[in-house]
Amino acid sequence: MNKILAILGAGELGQQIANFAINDNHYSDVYFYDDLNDGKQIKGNTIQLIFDFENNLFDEMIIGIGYNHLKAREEKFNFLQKKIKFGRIIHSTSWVDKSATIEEGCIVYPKCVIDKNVIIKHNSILNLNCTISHDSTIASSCFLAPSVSIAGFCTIGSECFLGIGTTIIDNINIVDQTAIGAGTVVVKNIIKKGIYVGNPAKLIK
Ligand SMILES: CC(=O)SCCNC(=O)CCNC(=O)[C@H](O)C(C)(C)COP(=O)(O)OP(=O)(O)OC[C@H]1O[C@@H](n2cnc3c(N)ncnc32)[C@H](O)[C@@H]1OP(=O)(O)O
Repeated sequence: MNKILAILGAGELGQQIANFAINDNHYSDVYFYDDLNDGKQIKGNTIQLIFDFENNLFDEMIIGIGYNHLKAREEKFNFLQKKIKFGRIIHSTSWVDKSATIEEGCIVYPKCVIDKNVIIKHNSILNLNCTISHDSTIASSCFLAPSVSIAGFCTIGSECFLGIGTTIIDNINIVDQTAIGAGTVVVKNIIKKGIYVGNPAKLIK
């Protein structure tokens, strides 16, 4: 694979994405860009990123902004999507049904299972070992921590964070910009955005 990936965000998440990009053979090289840091390995900020793409220095980009800043993750995507080609990394150990759709800018970590008719909208991240069952949709710029399990016919709104081990039963809808704590079990629709924890899930903030 002779393609170069640019990652916007050189922090821990960006480093993880770079690791999969290279070691799972999706790209031959990675360049980092960051608006907040200017360390040695960083080529520049968002303006430089656009300039370098226009000058063919790299092929595709992915955003390395993590779960504490999902709104910023979505805003950056919307700003850049018409200017730069976005890539997509699905780790080779994950299984994706042929009928599933995974849009641009998404990262699917190792050992995920994505079943029939699932839609993962742009710019979302599925960490290790997530299971998304048939006919469920994850909207844009979501972050699923390791081992999230979502049953069939669920819809997760945009910019949601689902903590490690979240379990969501079938036919559940979750409103945009909701955070779900580690180990939470969601058994009813969530219609008010906020932070939910426990079994069954309850609003805490
Ligand atoms: C690869 C990776 O590492 S990806 C990242 C993986 N990390 C995670 O999944 C972490 C998910 N985060 C959490 O679960 C956090 O506790 C959050 C986001 C739900 C809440 O964090 P905060 O807003 O800081 O809440 P805070 O710690 O003040 O807790 C508030 C109350 O909720 C309780 N609480 C917090 N999280 C949980 C939880 N997951 N389950 C049950 N109760 C919880 C606390 O005990 C506390 O209760 P109290 O008021 O009776 O003392």
